[in-house]
Amino acid sequence: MSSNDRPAASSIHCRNVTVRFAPSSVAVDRVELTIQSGEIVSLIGPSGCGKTTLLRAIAGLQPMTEGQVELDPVAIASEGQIGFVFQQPGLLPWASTLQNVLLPLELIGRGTCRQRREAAQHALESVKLADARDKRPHELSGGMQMRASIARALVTHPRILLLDEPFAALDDMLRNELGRLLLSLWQQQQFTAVMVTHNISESILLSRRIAVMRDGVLESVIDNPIAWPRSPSQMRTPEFAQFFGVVSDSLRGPSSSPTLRTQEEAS
Ligand SMILES: Nc1ncnc2c1ncn2[C@@H]1O[C@H](COP(=O)(O)OP(=O)(O)OP(=O)(O)O)[C@@H](O)[C@H]1O
Repeated sequence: MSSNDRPAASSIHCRNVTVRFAPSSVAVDRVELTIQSGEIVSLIGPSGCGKTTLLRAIAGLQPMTEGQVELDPVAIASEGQIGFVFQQPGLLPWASTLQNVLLPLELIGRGTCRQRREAAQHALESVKLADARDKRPHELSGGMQMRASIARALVTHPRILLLDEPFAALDDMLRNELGRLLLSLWQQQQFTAVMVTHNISESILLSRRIAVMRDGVLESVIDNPIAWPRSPSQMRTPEFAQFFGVVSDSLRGPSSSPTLRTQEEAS
């Protein structure tokens, strides 16, 4: 797909999203959140607070007890417009890197065989894996497997990219490298992204806003003041350290961060 016919990004509107797995336990509690077109938003919060469940609800993978997720334009819920990157790369072990990346295009039957191979080859080049196209997953390092997983998610040029702790299993150096890669792919493709992470630095480096969840509730949405374009070198600046403190306080609870205002309070 050329840059001219590449679809624009899409906005996401969570309205009163509620997910109960049992009558007495609510995993996601009446979440109201709008993610603007082309925006990257991180979801952070303590383990079990409902981040993955909310992300899966946005993806249409998790039925909701109440509420709805509206995508604008609506039609993007159609195949190929939402990419998902999981914590585990989940590559097919018997298939080559190229075949793994080709898979989404084959599943939705987009283009001719030759066009699909060109698109997959291009996706591999964009994550710097062109030389590994014929290797099987077990021949790739953890970072290479995750890059292949990102290429597979982006090969269809989705308008929305959802990421569930994509770099959690990687060391800090690889995290930074893949963070830089994700930012560069976002600059090229301008998708809307929602990323679940436990890593505060990663959430600050990659996102424009940080949504803090606790016990299923969306407690606050914090505007990220760090300037764009982003690069891992910013992690060493006083501004970054200061904002890191703000996000840490918000994770500890509302009483420890009296100056924080939610998105809704600010508007
Ligand atoms: N399929 C399920 N059936 C029953 N309960 C579930 C299911 N999936 C999640 N839960 C529960 O819902 C709550 C939220 O889980 P979720 O995985 O969304 O949290 P999380 O914030 O992503 O956690 P973590 O950071 O540890 O991955 C938890 O109490 C969890 O036990």
